[in-house]
Amino acid sequence: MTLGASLKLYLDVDASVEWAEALKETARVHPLVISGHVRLFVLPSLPALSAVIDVLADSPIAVGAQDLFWEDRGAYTGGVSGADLARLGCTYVEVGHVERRRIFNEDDLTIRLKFAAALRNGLTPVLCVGEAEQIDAESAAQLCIAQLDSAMANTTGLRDLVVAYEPEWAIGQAEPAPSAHVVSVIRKLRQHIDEIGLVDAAVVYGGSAKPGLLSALGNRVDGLFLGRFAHDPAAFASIIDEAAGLR
Ligand SMILES: O=C(CO)COP(=O)(O)O
Repeated sequence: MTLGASLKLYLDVDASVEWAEALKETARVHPLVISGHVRLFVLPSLPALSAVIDVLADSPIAVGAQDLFWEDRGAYTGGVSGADLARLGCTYVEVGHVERRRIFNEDDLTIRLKFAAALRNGLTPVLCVGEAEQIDAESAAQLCIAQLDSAMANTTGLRDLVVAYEPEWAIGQAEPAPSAHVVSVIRKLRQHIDEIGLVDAAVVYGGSAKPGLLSALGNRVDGLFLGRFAHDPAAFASIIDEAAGLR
């Protein structure tokens, strides 16, 4: 099982550190985290990265960034180099979140270039895909597959990948997307991912994911990508317990 959380821009640096310390304690005493059966990664905001990496240095919780630039060096004011993220100790990087698409005007080409930059720097991409409007699962899956294929066009050297199915209409809501819809889209995504030979990729669900969801989805997903409902470390801990219960 893979459980990840992005703090987006919700927590400031001090709150991110405090949160990471609480998570570290949860992980320290959880046998399935220690044994590697539940893999955990967290994506703090950029200014909090170094401090969170320090906190989690001797824990099994991996750290990543929420974004990177597609070039590693040069005249790119404000850009964030994947090489520097790796050097800091990041092992994951998120690519293609719908908030990046909508608010920061990222398009399919941007996402493809960033995906390649992640791989070039040995970072595991957390590739977000998902439909904008609530539509049937078959159509949603086709859109997700097209986004995935576009991001991965001409990709070489892929070692590890997390695909986060995040329907836009379910992000920032009180409840996640209906489980039947999630299971159905993820089944089709999984089938495609297997067909293109990425059998080791984890396909997780994100979008108002919270305690109780993983138990409802069962082993039909490879995990969750959490947002707001991970801010409470106790909620995160209870989701780890759910992952353990599914084994
Ligand atoms: O976008 C998400 C994770 O990347 C989900 O965020 P929420 O769980 O806060 O809706």
